[in-house]
Amino acid sequence: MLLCIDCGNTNTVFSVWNGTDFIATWRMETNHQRTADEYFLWLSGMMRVQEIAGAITEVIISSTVPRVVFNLRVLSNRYFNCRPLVVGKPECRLPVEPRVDPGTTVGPDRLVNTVAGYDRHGGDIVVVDFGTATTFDVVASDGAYIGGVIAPGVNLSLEALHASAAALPHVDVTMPEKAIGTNTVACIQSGVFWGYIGLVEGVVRQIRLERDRPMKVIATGGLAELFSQGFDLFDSVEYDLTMHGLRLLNDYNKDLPA
Ligand SMILES: Nc1ncnc2c1ncn2[C@@H]1O[C@H](COP(=O)(O)OP(=O)(O)O)[C@@H](O)[C@H]1O
Ligand SMILES: CC(C)(COP(=O)(O)O)[C@@H](O)C(=O)NCCC(=O)O
Ligand SMILES: [K+]
Repeated sequence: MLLCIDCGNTNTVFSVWNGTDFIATWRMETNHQRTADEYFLWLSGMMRVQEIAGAITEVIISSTVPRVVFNLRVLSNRYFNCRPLVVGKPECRLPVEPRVDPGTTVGPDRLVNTVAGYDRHGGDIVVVDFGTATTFDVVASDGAYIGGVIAPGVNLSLEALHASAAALPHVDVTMPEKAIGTNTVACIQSGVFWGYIGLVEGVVRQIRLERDRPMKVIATGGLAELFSQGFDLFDSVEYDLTMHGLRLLNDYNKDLPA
C-alpha cells in the first residue's frame, strides 16, 4: 500500500491507498520538531484501527515546509522500510516540466495540484488551493504549470488583523449576513469574506484575460466550500485533489523506465 504525505504550513495530511482504492486519511498539525518516532507512534495508532501499518510499502511526500522532510524520510526508512519519493527533488519526475523563470522553486503542493487537476479536467485550468496561503496554479493545455498567484490565506489575514490592531479580536471566518457590519466582529468577517470573494473573482478574471481563452477553475482546501456556497466562482470543488495528485505522481514515477 502507498502512504501519501501532504505537509502544508499549517496541517500535515496522511492518506493510504491500495492501488487506486482510497483506504484512509488522517490529519495532524505541522511541527518541524516532530521526530520520526513521534510520527510513527501517532500513525501506528491510527493505522491499528484499520490494521494497515504493516502493509505500507511505498511513501510519497509533498512538503511546503522544507524542515519537516528530514524526519518524514526517516519515518519511511525506519518504519516502512522504503525510500520515499519527495516531490520537487530530482528523483521525483513530473509528467511535464513547469515553465517558470529560471531558478524558481515552485511549491511542491502546486506541482501536485497541477498533475491532479490536469488528470481530472485536462489543460487550461486554474487550481485554487485555500491553505495557509491561497494559491492559484495556472495549468497550460499540455499540463504544464506555467505560474500563478500567491495571496495571504484567509485565516492568516484574520490573524494578522488581530495581531497588529490592539482593539481587534480574533474572529473565525464565516459568511456574514450583510456587507455592512454593525459591530466589530461583523465588520472583520465582512472584510475578509467579501474581500476574498472579490480577490478570487478579480484574480480569475485577470488570468482569463491574460490567457485569452476559457479556463475552468477548480478549488481545493478546507475553506473552498465556504466560498463556493451560492457563488459562481468555481467549476468544481475537490477536497481530495492533492492526495489524488500524489498518488498519480507515485504511479507515474514507478512506471518510468529506470
Ligand atoms: N474545514 C475547515 N474549516 C475551517 N477552517 C479550516 C478548514 N480546514 C482548514 N482550515 C483552516 O484553513 C487554514 C489552512 O489549512 P490547511 O488547508 O490545512 O493549510 P495547509 O495546507 O497550508 O497546511 C488553517 O488555518 C486551518 O485551520
Ligand atoms: C505558496 C505556499 C506557501 C503555499 O503553501 P501552503 O499554504 O499549502 O502551506 C507554498 O506553495 C510555497 O512555499 N511555494 C513556494 C513558492 C512558489 O510556489 O512559487
Ligand atoms: K496546500
